Amino acid sequence: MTIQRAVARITCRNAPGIVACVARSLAAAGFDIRDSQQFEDVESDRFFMRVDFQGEARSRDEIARTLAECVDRFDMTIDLALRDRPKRVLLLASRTDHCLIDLIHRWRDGELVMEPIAIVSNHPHPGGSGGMLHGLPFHHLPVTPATRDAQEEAILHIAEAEGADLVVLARYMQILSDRMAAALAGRCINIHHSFLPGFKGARPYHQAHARGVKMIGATAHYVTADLDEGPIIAQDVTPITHADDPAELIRKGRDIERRVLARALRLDLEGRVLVNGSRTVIFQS
Ligand SMILES: Nc1nc2c(c(=O)[nH]1)N[C@@H](CN(C=O)c1ccc(C(=O)N[C@@H](CCC(=O)O)C(=O)O)cc1)CN2
Repeated sequence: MTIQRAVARITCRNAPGIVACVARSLAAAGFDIRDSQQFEDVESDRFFMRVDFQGEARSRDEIARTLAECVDRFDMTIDLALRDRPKRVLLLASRTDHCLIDLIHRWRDGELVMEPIAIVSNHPHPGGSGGMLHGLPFHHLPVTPATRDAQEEAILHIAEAEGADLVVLARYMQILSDRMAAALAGRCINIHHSFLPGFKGARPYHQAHARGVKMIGATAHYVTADLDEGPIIAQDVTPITHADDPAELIRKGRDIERRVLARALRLDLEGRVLVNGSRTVIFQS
């Protein structure tokens, strides 16, 4: 008998009996709940739940039907992810590639369970000849203000053709149009090199240096049309001193960017992030 493992992310209006309904339905279908976490947001009267469960292999639709009664009763929104179907991820980067390379290393090491499908950059990358980079298909798509729409169309075409579940902006330094942000809504993660909401936009380390702050940080968030305003998934900081010039802040910042983006991506890939309006609910491991 083949065991299948799945994760259900559930959101609905808060009401008594939601957890009992889900647990009863899964148990009745012979599923074993490995982990379950839930949160009630009193402010929005919304309920959020992540259930990790396993049982005899069945089709995705069969598993979905198991929870149909709860879906109808509580008007749930459910996202069902099967463990043996990792997310297909499109990686975007610009000139600096420390975050890109870090994600690929963590994937090769098995830390990030995903299926990277291609790398896109608006800059040529050393080693990116012959259409491959780091062993993945590589697309060099330069862009100017005049060619942005066509370039974005090319990126969306790759995403759709390759069946991308997620797009990661691994220091991709182009502002996505409203149309592009809408097309990738809820499935595009960006790493911003500051502790948001401080120092939005370009050159945040220079902004931080000019302000004389004593901590710098990085923020991973889902991308929305509004620059650096999307729901935050992960953040981290590190202390700095008066002696750190912008170049030193850029150097110290790289490590934070790498670990924050990797953490945010792992949380998303494991179905541990639920969007709650302009915020997120994170069910940690
Ligand atoms: N619609 C959005 N697009 C992007 C977001 C976002 O939150 N919403 N995040 C950025 C990444 N980013 C900061 O994290 C960022 C990228 C680019 C710029 C910027 O000013 N770019 C200039 C061009 C710079 C260049 O060519 O090097 C521009 O686009 O005119 C600021 C912040 C990714 N996109």
